[in-house]
Amino acid sequence: MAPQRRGAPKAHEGSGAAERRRPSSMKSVRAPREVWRKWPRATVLGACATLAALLLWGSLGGDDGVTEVLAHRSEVLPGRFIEVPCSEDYDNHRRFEGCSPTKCGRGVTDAVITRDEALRIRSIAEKGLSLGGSDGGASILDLHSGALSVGKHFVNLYRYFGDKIENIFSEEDFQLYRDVRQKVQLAIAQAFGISASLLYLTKPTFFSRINSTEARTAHDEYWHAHVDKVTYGSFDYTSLLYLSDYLDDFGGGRFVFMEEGANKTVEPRAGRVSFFTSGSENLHRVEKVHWGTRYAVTIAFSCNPDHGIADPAFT
Ligand SMILES: O=C(O)CCC(=O)C(=O)O
Ligand SMILES: [Fe+2]
Repeated sequence: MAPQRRGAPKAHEGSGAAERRRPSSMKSVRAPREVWRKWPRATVLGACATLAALLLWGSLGGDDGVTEVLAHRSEVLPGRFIEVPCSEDYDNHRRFEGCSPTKCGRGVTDAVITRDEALRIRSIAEKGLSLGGSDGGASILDLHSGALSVGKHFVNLYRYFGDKIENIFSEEDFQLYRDVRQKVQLAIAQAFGISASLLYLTKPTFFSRINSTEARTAHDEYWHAHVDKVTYGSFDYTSLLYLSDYLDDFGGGRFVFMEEGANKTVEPRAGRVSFFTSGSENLHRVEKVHWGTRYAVTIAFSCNPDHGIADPAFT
């Protein structure tokens, strides 16, 4: 299901992280009727009905009709991969032999990045984001371009701090970031049967910090369904490294692959890597965060070397 787009938020300087576009008609996904039939009529009355509604609300996340969990927060997944037919999105772009998706799908693994690495990466995000932050619920930090949410806008950290940036981030921070990127790249290449050397890190690759503060600008509206290849153009393979734990650190905020009949959710946990081909076979959204703070990194890869970006480094 391809999203229809309208009123794209303006991209912020130096990064397309806020280039998500809003679908004009998002199909509302409801709980299957069978769920309702299971409840005897009597329970629809009085206190039992209230309890049933609360239970249903809780099990569905209270947001939409999610029906299946692809990766539960409490399981430690060595790796789970689901193949799905590729959409035609890739046909509208130049193809790169041995890299452009011919096998499409989505995978989740808790075995590529350790919890400790995730928490150390998160402290880099916390450090950077503490220098700014959106007035609304969604802030980004892009260590490649330097883009950082501040108020209703973005600043370029590197321009703003100049050489003093070395007092904020260390060489170890950047080294860890590079190592993590490399491991994720290898995991993607392996899952899709391609050579990691044909994958190029692309923009926007960025940290996100989401809380329940009301959105102030379109940049804060992270919850709309979208297709990364449509939204970001250069993406062929998207990955997300989660840096905090669903239901321990925040509520809501699950990742949802949107499908006819049965959406599939990924419940974030620190160190969990979710990756997928970026075309409309993987239409997705993030549920609104209801409480707490959710940290993640979106790490994107392109098959087109012209769209490649360098790792962050002190110049
Ligand atoms: O943070 C997430 O789980 C998903 C973010 C996303 O969809 C994106 O950056 O395009
Ligand atoms: Fe996305």
